[in-house]
Amino acid sequence: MSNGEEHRLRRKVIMKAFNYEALERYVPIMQEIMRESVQRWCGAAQPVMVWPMAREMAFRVASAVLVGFQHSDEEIQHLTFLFTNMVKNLFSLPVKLPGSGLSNGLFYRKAIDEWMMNHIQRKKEFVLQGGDSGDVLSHIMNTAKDNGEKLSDQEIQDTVVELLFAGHETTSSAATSLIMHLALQPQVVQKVHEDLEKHGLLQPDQPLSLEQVGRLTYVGQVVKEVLRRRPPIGGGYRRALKSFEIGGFQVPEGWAVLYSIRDTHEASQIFSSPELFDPDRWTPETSQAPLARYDMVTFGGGPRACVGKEFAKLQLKLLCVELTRRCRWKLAEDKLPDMKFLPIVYPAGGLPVIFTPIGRKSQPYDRNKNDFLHEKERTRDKGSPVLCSVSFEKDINVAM
Ligand code: HEM
Repeated sequence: MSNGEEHRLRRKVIMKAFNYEALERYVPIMQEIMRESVQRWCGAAQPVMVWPMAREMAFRVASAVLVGFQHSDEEIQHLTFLFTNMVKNLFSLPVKLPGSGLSNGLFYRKAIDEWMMNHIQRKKEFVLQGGDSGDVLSHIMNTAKDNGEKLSDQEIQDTVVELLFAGHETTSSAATSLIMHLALQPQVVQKVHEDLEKHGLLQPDQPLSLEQVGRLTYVGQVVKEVLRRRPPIGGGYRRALKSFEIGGFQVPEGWAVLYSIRDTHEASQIFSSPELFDPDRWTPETSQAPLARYDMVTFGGGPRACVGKEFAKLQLKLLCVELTRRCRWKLAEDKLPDMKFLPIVYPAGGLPVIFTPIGRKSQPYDRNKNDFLHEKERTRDKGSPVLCSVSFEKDINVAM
């Protein structure tokens, strides 16, 4: 992780790659990937395991927009697999023994690095010849070139892996939560439908622009509520630069402090009945007291706040539109999913969901068959270590 001036400069370059004009360019790429995914889910004869499928979709979006990858299904699945296993081993005891969580995590990180270095070399040649493929990586390389900066291959690689990592797991967690909450509340889907109808955007293959997406007020409220109710990341660390008092407790200078995003939202006086999923709490008319700077901290805050938040919100809005105008969906199981919270929020059972294209009747489904459409693990390397990470996860059943 970079610090000080280096961090500030790197952040400035990355943020430019997510400004309005850049996002506008990314919309058709994102829309196309989502359209393909949603069509696949709708066409499936069996329930779809949403969590792994959303992860694969978010990885496709992230890799296309961030690094300009256009790869085969197999390659994307393989990379998703490497990232998933690196993340799985993130919270491991610091014991570097064969088969330990740390060793597994490092194994997958090394595989990602090797793969990425290869891609960066090819991209570098392209950029040196004046090429610009419009993705975030070529933006970073071109900015460095124009400013006469020498970003080492290692720095570029670290930035790209950080973006891919920070960008796709978080967004797929929120995408899964969006699908889950909307499955549980068809009246919300109905209102999304009305929002699309009002703006003439109900046709499934109609291309969208950033401006049109921005006008979808209710869709915006739904996404905001998903991010409030199910913040993908639980919290973050800070170091106290000087002593301070909070809630009657003294925190001495130099202490590491963990701020909790979920608790901030749940304990906030601002949100009435915070446990309820209610997009109407965000209408301009009914909005509760205006938010203070740190009432909603899904994307953190301060100089290390998320740089990809507009990109993430745009993805979630596009997904909400693509889903609503193509299909209806319901949970395949009767019970509410158990949620896990580490290293990120996700449904323990993967969230099997039955998708049905609009206009077609939902197929009967045998719950005992256990036959789901999900990300195949067939790309796993023969040489991969056995997974036996230590995890601090706890099954918690939550109120929807
Ligand atoms: C729903 C999706 C997302 C959520 C909930 C989320 C949340 C967060 C949070 C909580 C932080 C830490 C902020 C802090 O320490 O105060 C963060 C940092 C970061 N996020 Fe995101 N993020 C999301 C999507 C993305 C995307 C799509 C990208 C990039 C493509 C991204 C890139 C980053 C980076 C690079 C940082 C580190 C920023 C820094 O240290 O300056 N995130 N994010």
